[in-house]
Amino acid sequence: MIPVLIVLNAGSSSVKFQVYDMPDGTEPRLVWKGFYEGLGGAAHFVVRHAGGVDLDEKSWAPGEEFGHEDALMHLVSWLRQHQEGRSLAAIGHRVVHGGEAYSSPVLVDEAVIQKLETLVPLAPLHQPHNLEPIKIVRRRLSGMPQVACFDTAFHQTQSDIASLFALPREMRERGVRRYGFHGLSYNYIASVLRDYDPHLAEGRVIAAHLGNGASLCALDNGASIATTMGFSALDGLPMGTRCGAVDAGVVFYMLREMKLSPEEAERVLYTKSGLLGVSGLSNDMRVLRANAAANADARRAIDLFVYRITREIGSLVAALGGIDGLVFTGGIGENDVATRSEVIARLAWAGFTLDEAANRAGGPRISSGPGPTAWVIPTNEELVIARQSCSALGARQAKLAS
Ligand SMILES: Nc1ncnc2c1ncn2[C@@H]1O[C@H](COP(=O)(O)OP(=O)(O)O)[C@@H](O)[C@H]1O
Ligand SMILES: CC(=O)OP(=O)(O)O
Ligand SMILES: [Mg+2]
Repeated sequence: MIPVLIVLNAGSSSVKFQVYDMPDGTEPRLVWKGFYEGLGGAAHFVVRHAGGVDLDEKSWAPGEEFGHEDALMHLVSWLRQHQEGRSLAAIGHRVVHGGEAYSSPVLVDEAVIQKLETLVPLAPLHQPHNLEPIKIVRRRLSGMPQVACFDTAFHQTQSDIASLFALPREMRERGVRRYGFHGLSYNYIASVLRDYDPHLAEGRVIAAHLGNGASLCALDNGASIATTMGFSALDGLPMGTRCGAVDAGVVFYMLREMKLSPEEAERVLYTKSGLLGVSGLSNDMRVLRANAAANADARRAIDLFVYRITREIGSLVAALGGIDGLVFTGGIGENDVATRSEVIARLAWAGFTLDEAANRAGGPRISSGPGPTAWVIPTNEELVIARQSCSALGARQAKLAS
């Protein structure tokens, strides 16, 4: 029997999953990938072979109760029916916030769950949904090993100064500091830089994870030295529905003068801002691009997004002391030709020259000339979770054997 690992990336109404073979001591091998979407509404399940060919799908009627727990149990029973010669050995999870406590993947037990629950207020859009399947598995598949892999962990290489807010010392001692997110994605990008250009792996690189959430990370010799997200996943760039960095004074004005409750203010900053808030139209870049010519607010939202990205790149170039390469990834970074060309046009000062044909073709290299290089590299957060889970499980195995 080949042991297999399920990798889960759970959101509020969707669960993305991948299934990996875990042959002893080698790289985990992707077998199937898929998702459940519309959980709690009209749920839909799709699973594909590793190569992308559709394998199975199922839809549930809008009235039918089908939530996260139903999805997980459906996946486990789907696996049992299809996993000839394989047996489910463990589940690896994306967990957005690991806080101060976790700087590497961890095997989940009750104490770990309790600790991670305390971080829900720091990532209200993600953490509760990440923890839900972990708790369901403990309840329904008792004894199944689970590994939590954190978005924050990759940024533990940042210096004390890079992670410090200019707040009173006791705040820092209570964990109020910059953590940074999208670390599973940046870990993947750092792990493949050498395949694209050996010079980049050792160089000064800015990776731009531009998806529904968006951030930038400064990589020096493959390690994170600075990033745009901070204490929560609200900081830095404007995102689909999140505001990115705002003057903290705005929050007090909302509470005191505009009489919003803390919950209302939080909802505005997390779910009504960013591309959606500025455009009044959509959080989805595809919709904004389709409407930008006719709709001035859609254009403004895009312009602000690009402007903020290039300003923050300037800040990270300063942190790195120069730049050798820029990598675009995430749903927007991998697919939106225009965002890439608009960003690079604003970076001419840093020596970037766009290769328009390569950009239209999706890269991988989208720059020309002697200056720093620009790239499109599709991310693979799930593979990093699989790798980290295998190594955490291997360490557990070794401990049990000794
Ligand atoms: N073909 C495309 N062109 C432009 N933008 C796209 C395209 N496909 C996806 N996007 C953008 O990517 C976003 C999703 O990014 P993704 O990284 O998949 O998000 P998530 O954070 O949910 O993992 C969408 O909301 C949309 O703005
Ligand atoms: C941390 C974060 O913003 O994640 P996502 O991009 O998946 O929303
Ligand atoms: Mg994402």
